[in-house]
Amino acid sequence: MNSALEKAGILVEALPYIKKFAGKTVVIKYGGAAMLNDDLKEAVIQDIVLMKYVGINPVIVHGGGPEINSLLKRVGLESTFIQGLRVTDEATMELVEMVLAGKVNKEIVARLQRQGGKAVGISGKDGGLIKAKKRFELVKNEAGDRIPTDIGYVGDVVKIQPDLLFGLIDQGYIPVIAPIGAGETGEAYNINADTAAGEIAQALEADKLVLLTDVEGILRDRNNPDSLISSLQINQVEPLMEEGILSGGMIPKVRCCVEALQGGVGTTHIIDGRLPHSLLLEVFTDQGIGTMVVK
Ligand SMILES: Nc1ncnc2c1ncn2[C@@H]1O[C@H](COP(=O)(O)OP(=O)(O)O)[C@@H](O)[C@H]1O
Ligand SMILES: CC(=O)N[C@@H](CCC(=O)OP(=O)(O)O)C(=O)O
Repeated sequence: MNSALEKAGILVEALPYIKKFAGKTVVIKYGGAAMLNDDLKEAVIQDIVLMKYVGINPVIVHGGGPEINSLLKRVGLESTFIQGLRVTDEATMELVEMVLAGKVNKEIVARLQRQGGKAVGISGKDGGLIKAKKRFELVKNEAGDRIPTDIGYVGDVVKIQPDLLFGLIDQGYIPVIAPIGAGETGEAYNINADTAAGEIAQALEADKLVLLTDVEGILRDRNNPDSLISSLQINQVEPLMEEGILSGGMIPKVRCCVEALQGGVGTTHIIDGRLPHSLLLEVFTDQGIGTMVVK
């Protein structure tokens, strides 16, 4: 086929998806792993701006784990992770907030603006968006019992107050949210960005939640990209966790998809943020990519 026709074919293929999602909300979790280099960052930003221009309402919740790690290293601190969550003492919390609500948030906003999007960067502490409380992670001991374990200033979401987001969306802005929650007395909590994205997707009654990461999707064998599970049902999640197939950072991701689906979000996807324009491929093409977690 001649290449002009091929290009036209690709554009036409997007039409049903543009119609389907016009006016709908898509929450995108943009993680540290998909922020590896400038070209990739620009590709993600272009996809989001394009979505906005065709009438979709993208909402970005971002992570920044690698950036936090590098600042901690520079100041001589190190983190440990329990089930994918950073153990966050007071000094670490201060730096987490600086990196997420400061550097990373403002960089994403600047990139969106540069590509012609209207963006506003906020933290979950702004406008009472994310109310949080201290999380005790359930960790299995040798006897196999799950024991609540103190992991510092890591937060559970108590409530999302989405009014501010609705206001921004109504005014044509793309909200860019750092996953920091505020406790009862205004203290900051570090919330896993996947978890925050899932909760925000529920509060907005989003049609789609897309988690960008640094693998093809959920793999049955982590060393084999061909073992991608392209569709996963909620009831298959626990067995995969028991078998140890899901581990580390993938656990909060999958949990967040399950909760989002149970909370009314239309579809949830874990896709490869290393693949340029993976977001466009997921939203606007017939085949989709990555792993779709469904009810
Ligand atoms: N079954 C699995 N399939 C794919 N990746 C998995 C699986 N289990 C654990 N992982 C790990 O989860 C990681 C993604 O989580 P994380 O590092 O938190 O990503 P991000 O920074 O994008 O949020 C992968 O890089 C991989 O190491
Ligand atoms: C509690 C917890 O682990 N919070 C995360 C928040 C950032 C995040 O989730 O970033 P990625 O999506 O890039 O991994 C952290 O401190 O790394």
